[in-house]
Amino acid sequence: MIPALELHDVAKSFGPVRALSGVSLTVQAGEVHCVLGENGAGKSTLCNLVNGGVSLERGTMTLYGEPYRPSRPTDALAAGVAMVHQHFSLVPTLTIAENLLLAAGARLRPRRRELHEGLARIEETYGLSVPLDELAGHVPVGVRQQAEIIKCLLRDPRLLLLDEPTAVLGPADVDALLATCRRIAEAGKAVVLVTHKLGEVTRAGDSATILRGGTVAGAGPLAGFGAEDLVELMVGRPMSDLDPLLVASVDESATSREAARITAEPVFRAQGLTLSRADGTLALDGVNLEIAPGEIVGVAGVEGNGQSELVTVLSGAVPPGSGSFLLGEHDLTFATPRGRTAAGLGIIPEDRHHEGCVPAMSIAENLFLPRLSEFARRGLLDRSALHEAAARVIEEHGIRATGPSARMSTLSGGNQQKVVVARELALDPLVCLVAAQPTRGLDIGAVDAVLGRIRSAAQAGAAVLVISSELSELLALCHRIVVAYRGRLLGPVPAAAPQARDEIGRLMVGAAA
Ligand SMILES: Nc1ncnc2c1ncn2[C@@H]1O[C@H](COP(=O)(O)OP(=O)(O)OP(=O)(O)O)[C@@H](O)[C@H]1O
Repeated sequence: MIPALELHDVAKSFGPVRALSGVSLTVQAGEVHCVLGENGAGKSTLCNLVNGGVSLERGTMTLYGEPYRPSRPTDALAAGVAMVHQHFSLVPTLTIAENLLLAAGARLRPRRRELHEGLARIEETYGLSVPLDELAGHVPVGVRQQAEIIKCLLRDPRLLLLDEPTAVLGPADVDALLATCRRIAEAGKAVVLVTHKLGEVTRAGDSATILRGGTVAGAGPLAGFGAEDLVELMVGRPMSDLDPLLVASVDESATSREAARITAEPVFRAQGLTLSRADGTLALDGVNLEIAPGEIVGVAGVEGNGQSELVTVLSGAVPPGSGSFLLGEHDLTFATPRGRTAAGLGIIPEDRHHEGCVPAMSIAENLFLPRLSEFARRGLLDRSALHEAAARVIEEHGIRATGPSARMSTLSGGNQQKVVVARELALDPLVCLVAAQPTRGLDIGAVDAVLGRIRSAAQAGAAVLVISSELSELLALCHRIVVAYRGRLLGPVPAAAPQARDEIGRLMVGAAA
């Protein structure tokens, strides 16, 4: 059978960075081919090469047996290749229908009727449908993701590339997405799926290529690999080196551990926080939460139940409608970001691109953003001291970059996340850490390191609040877990309780509300 896609001895560098070198890969029509690898291994670069987003430096590509060398994404589309990017590309102020029409391109300009016909075909074949008249910025993240996929399917591609599509999704949306991938493959198309999550790989994939440091560490049908093999090929060390609780979460089994005794007085106090949405409904409906020094509290819940809004209020991005937020003696309810940092509040925001970093600035500047004044000498920035300090953090956190002066925008997604995590954990004193989706987009080795660092921060006395859609991770990390449901926090459930997973599942659907 002629493969849908073949790469032979492909290489790509960005200046001094060798992103891919000597990479060969084969994807068959009718299969879901997973591309795995640690942060910075070259997965996005590989997708961008196939999609025409970056140009080939060496090697060859063939598409259904024909030589293939797209210079831009429109060439790829014309050849039948479409890509769902790591970051959403829908215009939030347009309706989904308008977004789909816009994406259909000037050449096709389908009228609404044609759009509806295309959508009817997609619904029939793949079971996918979206609310056309809703604004893209107002629909849940899972629906936005579906719209991105539909946008691609409307072009009827032969090969669909999905770059970490599940990173932003909750468990139910992940299941739906994986089922969609399967249906697309069953319809005879080839699917390339980039993901960090081994559970997803084994559930959805037929075959895989594992990249490490820009080269192929392993490839073949997934039936030939166990979870241990994949982890070792990805991170270059045995799975037994990783945190056993994390390993348990890879297997998606329940975890249990000693209940911690936290007896100190709470230092984090959220009292009666409310926040209204634009349509007048309550995103936060009287949130009360206390966290003691050394305690890790998790917030679980189906996305859209107020978790994101809670972080925006705690970070000071939006003031609450009522209620208060205290950190020790400091009333931070209306404090400035600088005031929050000075009080010892570290925030890892959910959206690292818009809130977590400044892409046009260097890694060094991003790492020390809240503390750049510490590097001022006679009114000027002492760059060599800044870069020396940054080089130490880069080394310690395993950030893959050419050096402290590299721009944030040139880092892979996972390495950008590592910079944000490193910066917030380095606050001194760190009285409280609020971490929203702290491991999103990280490879399993980096997840292991971040969970370890959050635990150490708590052991050193920080109160920690972790908001995550990864329940296994919360169970592995937290002492108590509360569940966000319609703007309130239900529970708490002790993470070490034998039935914790079931109890949290019940609260997620509002069973005890
Ligand atoms: N435009 C660019 N300029 C400079 N370096 C780049 C650019 N794009 C990617 N790189 C570098 O190429 C390497 C591979 O990056 P890539 O984004 O392909 O990794 P990845 O496997 O997708 O990582 P992640 O899992 O973190 O998303 C990284 O070292 C990255 O810093």
